Amino acid sequence: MTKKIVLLPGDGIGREIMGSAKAVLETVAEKFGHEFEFETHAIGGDAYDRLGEPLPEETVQACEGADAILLGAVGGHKWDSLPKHLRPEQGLLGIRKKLGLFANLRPIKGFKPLLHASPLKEEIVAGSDILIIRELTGGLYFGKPSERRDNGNVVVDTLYYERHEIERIVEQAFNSAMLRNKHLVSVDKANVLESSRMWREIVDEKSKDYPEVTVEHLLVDAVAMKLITEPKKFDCIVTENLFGDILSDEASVLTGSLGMLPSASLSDKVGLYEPVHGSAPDIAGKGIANPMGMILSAAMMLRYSFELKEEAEAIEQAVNATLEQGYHTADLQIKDGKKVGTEEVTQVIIDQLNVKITS
Ligand SMILES: NC(=O)C1=CN([C@@H]2O[C@H](COP(=O)(O)OP(=O)(O)OC[C@H]3O[C@@H](n4cnc5c(N)ncnc54)[C@H](O)[C@@H]3O)[C@@H](O)[C@H]2O)C=CC1
Ligand SMILES: CC(C)CC(=O)C(=O)O
Ligand SMILES: [Mg+2]
Repeated sequence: MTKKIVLLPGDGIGREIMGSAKAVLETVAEKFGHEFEFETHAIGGDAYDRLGEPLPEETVQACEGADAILLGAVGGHKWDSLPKHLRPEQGLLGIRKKLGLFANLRPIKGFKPLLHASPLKEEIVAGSDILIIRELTGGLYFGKPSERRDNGNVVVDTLYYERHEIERIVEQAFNSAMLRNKHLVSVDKANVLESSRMWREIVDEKSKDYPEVTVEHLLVDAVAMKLITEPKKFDCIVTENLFGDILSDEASVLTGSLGMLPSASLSDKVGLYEPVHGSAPDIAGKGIANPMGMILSAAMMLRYSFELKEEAEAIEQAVNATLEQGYHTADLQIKDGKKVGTEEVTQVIIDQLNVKITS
């Protein structure tokens, strides 16, 4: 059956790397005999420029009718002084909320050829394999009020969670832990925040339903340190929206580049897949963005939304083989590597995919 995939390239390098993911998926479709129908829609600054708002209704409707969604990235200096509701980032937050994408899964697993590409010592990085389960539709990014008062001299942002929102993400995290090494670290700031104390309570309650999973509560500041000093101690990490956002960018250092990390944002009905990084205005338009996080997000889409495990693995192996041959973009520091641009590295991945499938 034809799968309808909505593409939301967005801004900056999002537009450059979306073409890579689409080309890889077209290769998979051809080689494995699937039918993917692609439909491109506007989001972020691009949508504001063309349609006057960062999340047009037609984009929401297309996403609601999709089997899965791929998103590049949003944002850029051009739109930084717009009023809050028109900023590109509101398009992304808006689609997450509208589709109920509460569970953001961010796997951080280094590819072997990149062990020495991390600024961390190889013996620290080797063997690390972490899944961050980030709450995505609540917390500080959505709480109201969020505004300036008293002529701009007072400001408030609100960290708001309802019990059911924490329960469902914690449950998702325990289920993920059951499929992995059954160790769950819940990250909070319970020494200061009331929301974190409720979060801990809920984790402890839920843990009774998962006796095989060992649970540890750690404070976010300590986790920021341990992630890069003892990454192998982590299996699954569950945390609220803001902490998960920050910790996952930090953890990307283990893999050699932020450009390597994929993610899946899931609701009960649909999945949106996007790299962890943003629109990278500093390199946008230069043709040097790393497309691997985007391509690996497409692999996550095949695995989670379409249950195409073999196809997802074929993409992951093609990325690994590309790196093994030394091909990489400028963000990765590979000894004696072959530094190429976005299009060239995408072509090598496609070539590897063809070799893998026909051999
Ligand atoms: N999911 C999304 O759409 C996100 C959007 N943003 C937005 O992106 C814009 C830029 O934010 P930044 O703080 O600069 O974060 P960023 O993630 O765009 O970039 C951080 C650094 O990593 C590099 N980088 C990121 N992805 C890369 C890739 N695929 N290949 C090579 N290098 C890569 C960039 O060149 C930059 O030096 C802002 O407007 C921000 O709001 C930020 C994070 C997530
Ligand atoms: C751009 C923000 C809305 C979010 C972000 O940085 C992220 O989801 O990683
Ligand atoms: Mg982020």
